Amino acid sequence: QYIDRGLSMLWDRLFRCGDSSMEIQVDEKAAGNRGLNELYRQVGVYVGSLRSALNTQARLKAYRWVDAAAISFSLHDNESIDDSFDGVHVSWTHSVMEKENGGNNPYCGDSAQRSFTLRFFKRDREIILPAYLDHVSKVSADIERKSSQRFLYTNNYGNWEEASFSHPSTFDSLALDSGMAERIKADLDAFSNGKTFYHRNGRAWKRGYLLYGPPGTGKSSLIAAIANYMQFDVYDLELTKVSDNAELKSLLIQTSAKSVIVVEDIDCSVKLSNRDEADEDSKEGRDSQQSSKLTLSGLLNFVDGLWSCCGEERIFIFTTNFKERIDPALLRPGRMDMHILLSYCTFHVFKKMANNYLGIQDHPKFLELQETMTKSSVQVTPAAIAEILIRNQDCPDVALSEVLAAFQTHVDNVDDENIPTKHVDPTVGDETASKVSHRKSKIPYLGRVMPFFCSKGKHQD
Ligand SMILES: Nc1ncnc2c1ncn2[C@@H]1O[C@H](COP(=O)(O)OP(=O)(O)OP(=O)(O)O)[C@@H](O)[C@H]1O
Ligand SMILES: [Mg+2]
Repeated sequence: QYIDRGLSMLWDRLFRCGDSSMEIQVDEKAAGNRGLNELYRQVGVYVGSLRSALNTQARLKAYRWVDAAAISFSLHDNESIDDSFDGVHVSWTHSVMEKENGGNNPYCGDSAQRSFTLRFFKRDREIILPAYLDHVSKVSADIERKSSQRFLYTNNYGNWEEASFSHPSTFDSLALDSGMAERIKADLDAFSNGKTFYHRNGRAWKRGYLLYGPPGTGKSSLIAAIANYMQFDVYDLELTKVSDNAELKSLLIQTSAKSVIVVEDIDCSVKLSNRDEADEDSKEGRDSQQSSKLTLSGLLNFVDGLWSCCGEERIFIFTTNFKERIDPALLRPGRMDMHILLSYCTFHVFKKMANNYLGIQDHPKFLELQETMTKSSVQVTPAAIAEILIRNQDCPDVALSEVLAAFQTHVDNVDDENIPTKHVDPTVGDETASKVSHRKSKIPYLGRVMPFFCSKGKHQD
């Protein structure tokens, strides 16, 4: 204790230049037998994560928890470490003192009294309290979330069933059109840092993405990449298992903050009567029947109603193979803020896949492949390309020949009217631009097995 005080005075002399310092003590155990102090634990995590810890003279302790990818550090007993926040200098000391009589008492349990002491200049107290302490809590919560197990939930009779979520898809493993990954990541970053902005503007802190495009173009993989990027849990909502609007609301209330709520194949999940039909029904006195069903109004409220903001920082993602089949009310900004087209394989996408799967950045066959892909009347999904590349991963020459052959099937039948056009989605400007327009397959639900290759001429909208 005396050493601690002495250090504190020395610290004052060195840095204070006449200004007096303040101390805040964060004890491990809250006063009055209230149990463990959450802030103490958070400070421990925060202090262990400080970059300055690696350059400091202070002694650290190192841990690797079971299944954890990274090593974590903590400050050794009675050591100090400096930090700065918003231009303000602070220091933390971890004090561990043996309790009097505690050490000899076998019934006393833990004999040490632990605390962190925060020191700063009095003149900086407006910045430290509470902004810096809030910052400490937030950073430590983020660190714990990133290092902890994440979950994938699916609904079953009104409850969420959980499984561990460990999908390996990331923005690096995905092959997307030029600039698309950067635009999506920038949007996610802005969302993640936008708490004050959303609240100041009276908006619920949530964001909606519509992913649309043919089967096998990476929609589900992109959902996993988004969840991994944000370190969020995923709630996979199966609408066919939701019996009515009340159940939908109850499921929504059970979801946690910092999560992605997904509805896949929204166009074919259930037949949702639209709002006009619902109004007609209520005029005709069929209210009770209506309230016992899942309706479009129910879904609209789920995404953007009063209850949709009951948990903060949430991302809604809907996917579809047929955007035009979705009610425009569901697609408006505020519900689906960004519409992202995932389409057939372009040369840019192919190059990324060749790099990921075969480890090649260039190859003599690339020029021919680029020309063929541009001129070809055949559209090939990234899933089909992935399958060829995986099958021939040890033999790049064969892989590239097979990819070439896949695009060459109808190359002679190019009809000028069917040359791919640039797709621009008005809701997001150039956001979803793709060199190939999304052409609807006429046999959509054989998608997973069959239309890996489809002729541009044969599958016009
Ligand atoms: N853009 C892509 N980049 C890398 N791999 C991809 C891409 N698109 C598809 N794949 C691969 O193809 C497989 C199928 O992709 P995914 O399930 O994401 O497609 P989808 O668009 O969700 O299809 P569906 O509409 O049938 O659900 C995955 O294993 C994935 O690895
Ligand atoms: Mg999918």
